[in-house]
Amino acid sequence: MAAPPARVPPPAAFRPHPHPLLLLRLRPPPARIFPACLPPPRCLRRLAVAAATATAAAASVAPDDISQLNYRLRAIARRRDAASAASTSASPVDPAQAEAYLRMIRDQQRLGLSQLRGDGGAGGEAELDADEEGGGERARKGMAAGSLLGHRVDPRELEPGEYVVHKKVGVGKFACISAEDGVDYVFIQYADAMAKLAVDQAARMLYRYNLPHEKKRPRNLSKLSDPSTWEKRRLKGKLAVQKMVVNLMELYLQRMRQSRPPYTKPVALDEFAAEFPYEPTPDQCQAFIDVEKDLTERETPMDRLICGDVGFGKTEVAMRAIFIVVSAGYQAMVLAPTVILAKQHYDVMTERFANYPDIKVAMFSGAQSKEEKDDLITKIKSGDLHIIVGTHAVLTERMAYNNLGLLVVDEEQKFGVQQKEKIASYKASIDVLTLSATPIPRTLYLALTGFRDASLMSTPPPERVAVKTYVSAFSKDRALSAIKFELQRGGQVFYVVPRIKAIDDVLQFLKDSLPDVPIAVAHGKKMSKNIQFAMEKFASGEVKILVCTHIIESGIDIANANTMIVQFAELFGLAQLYQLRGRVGRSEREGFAYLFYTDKSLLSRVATDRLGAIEEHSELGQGFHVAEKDMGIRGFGSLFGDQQSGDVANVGIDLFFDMLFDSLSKVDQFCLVPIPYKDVQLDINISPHLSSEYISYLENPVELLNEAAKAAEKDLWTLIQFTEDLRRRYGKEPRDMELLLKKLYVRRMAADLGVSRVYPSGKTIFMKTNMNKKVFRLMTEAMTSETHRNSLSFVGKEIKAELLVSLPDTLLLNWLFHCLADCYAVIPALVKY
Ligand SMILES: Nc1ncnc2c1ncn2[C@@H]1O[C@H](COP(=O)(O)OP(=O)(O)OP(=O)(O)O)[C@@H](O)[C@H]1O
Repeated sequence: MAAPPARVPPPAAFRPHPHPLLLLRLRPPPARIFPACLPPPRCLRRLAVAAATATAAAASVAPDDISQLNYRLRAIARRRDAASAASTSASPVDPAQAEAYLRMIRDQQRLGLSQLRGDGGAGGEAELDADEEGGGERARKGMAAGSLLGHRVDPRELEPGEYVVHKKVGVGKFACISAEDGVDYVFIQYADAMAKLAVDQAARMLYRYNLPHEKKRPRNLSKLSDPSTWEKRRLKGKLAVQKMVVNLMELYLQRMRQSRPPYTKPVALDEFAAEFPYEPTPDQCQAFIDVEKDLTERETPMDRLICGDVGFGKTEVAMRAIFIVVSAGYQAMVLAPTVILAKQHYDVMTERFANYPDIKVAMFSGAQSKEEKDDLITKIKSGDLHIIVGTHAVLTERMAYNNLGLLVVDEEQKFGVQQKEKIASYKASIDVLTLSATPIPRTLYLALTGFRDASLMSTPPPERVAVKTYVSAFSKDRALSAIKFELQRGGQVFYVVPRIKAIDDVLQFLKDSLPDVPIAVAHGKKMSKNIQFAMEKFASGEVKILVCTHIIESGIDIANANTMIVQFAELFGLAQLYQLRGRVGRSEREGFAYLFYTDKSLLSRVATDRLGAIEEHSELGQGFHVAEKDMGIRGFGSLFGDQQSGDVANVGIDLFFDMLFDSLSKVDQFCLVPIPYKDVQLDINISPHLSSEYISYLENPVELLNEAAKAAEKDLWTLIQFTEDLRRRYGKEPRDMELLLKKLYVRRMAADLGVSRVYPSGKTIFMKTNMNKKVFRLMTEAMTSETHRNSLSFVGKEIKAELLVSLPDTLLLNWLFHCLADCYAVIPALVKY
């Protein structure tokens, strides 16, 4: 907008008032045309009076709708940018960028899928289709239920009493399979009747009804006579999945918009690599390549997940990344969830970088004194320290880096919400490498390859021997003989219990039985200094038995400790047991894990299954199968951020995963193709006439109106900018001008929502659109105004809005403005591109 030339100051009434956003932030928008700080000009006061005396419906419409919408959209853009750690840009996704991104996703997915099928071919989308149609397709192609790509269950594997989900009917209990006239039928008990299904049909429709976290919840059986209740539940689950996929893509895309110059490959990298004392595993090699490419070839900051089974050597991958970044003169921060782990990383890194005296490693944790910390902060700030290893204490506001380039996060899921937010905020500007020992199910990983940069490490180092796992009822004799065996071969023992209060008894029992053996204790309630002290003594070999809680679950790497006793093993989760067991057998020496439960007769079915699973999966690299078994819910959480247990519980994990794969394969259906602004036909008869007073007050009214039209034609952000500038210069516009602006907004939003024609007919407003039903459902589900949501339906190629009464044109325009604003605001940027 052209700046008005210098002239006599306008009458006070027209003087620009503070920025509308500022006003909104200070208090809720006033239900009047003018902000309280300014009296309306006399000429406009009449309009205000007219507005105030308008119909009740009109009065209920806040006059400053436009600022509210502008504010809402800007806030959404800011939140999105913060979440995706993007810059301050509020601009929507660029269509060309989005298209390129979608193409990339499709290609990567196709690759992942063909890998999954092991056929090396392309075109896997039909197989991914887990919806009704896709299910039939897959069955025809002979893919077994419960095969790699699906989570359906073969009814013959079910046991009587098991909860199952039938896609169309809901939750029931499997009763039996019985033959009638030579045909096998599956019988499922529902709340009101017994259902009978041919086995083949059941194989296409049935899932186990597993819940996240193995939590016990009342499982209400569905009613055969009332399919609508289940349908609603299923739809809710499906929408949750779709929202998740869209949000995930959007985050990814936003991140791809960041850029930084690629790092130069350090000349000494090969030398550094050659100093690694082992032969890297094939997966390690691939991860090195992935990370090196991210850093030295890409222009977007790295955000890679290194997902590896316990003890498979993720740390070395991180150290190579650190080497590249630090060699370029940047600093690296390594974040570990516990002091013990931070200390271990510190020791490993100090040793690994020992040949490079210019690279200085430091440890920073809450256990240090204030003086120590202050001193470290000064050195970090001045750039004297290069690798800073620490716990969440490193995230303190006081921390200031000289030139931070890389963040390595170990076990991100173990950090709290606020810390995770802080970590996310780093992603704006620096490269991030996340290490996770929680394996995600392979299927999920591959299906997600297009969405998240991840390197999977599923090959064990060559000398590794599987940990021998024994599950039995607790016996002091068995525990003692296992401990003695380990001590006799010069090794050390972890003795793990689930609760701190059990530690004293164990300690007493061990001291009584092995009076000369040095024992230490580590648990989360101990001061971190004491834990560190105990761990150091254990790591150095001075202490032979460490009695502890699951605090040692992640990352601890003590080559000489190769026997683990877990008492009250029934109280640990499957993934937790897997992680714990991973603490032993981490060198070439054989490891032993004794999982003792208290009393078999008291074991729940779930606990029995869990212990059975851990015993069964004791081969090396079984983490991925365990994760499948555990439904990888924790790994799933680490991929998607906060867990959606509620949504998952609606339909059970297995069906949720199938819906997820389905959604992933159809990402490009979540797009809304905007139509050209000029093609939007708005059949509402409003042509506001601006008052001569307002026109004469405006500097160059014709040009201004043209600018308004052009801004609307360009995009919504330009229109927002235009209105804000207008108000900044001339104050809040009178009602007629507001109507004119609203008309522009309505047309602009309609164009963005793919609406080509808006026409009222009696109490109904029809909006002809190219939007598909999926996007419509996603949108209406997210709408904040229940009134608008309930009035909308999708019929054929039209969105229909049913009003209670037929409205005059001005009110109709207001209604449309509000409704489209709500629609527009809730649709994620990627869908809108
Ligand atoms: N290729 C290899 N061959 C032999 N040993 C290796 C190899 N790579 C790493 N190691 C050793 O294996 C042990 C475990 O490695 P590391 O601590 O990196 O595992 P991790 O993947 O981080 O495990 P966790 O998830 O349990 O923390 C270390 O002692 C490491 O030196």
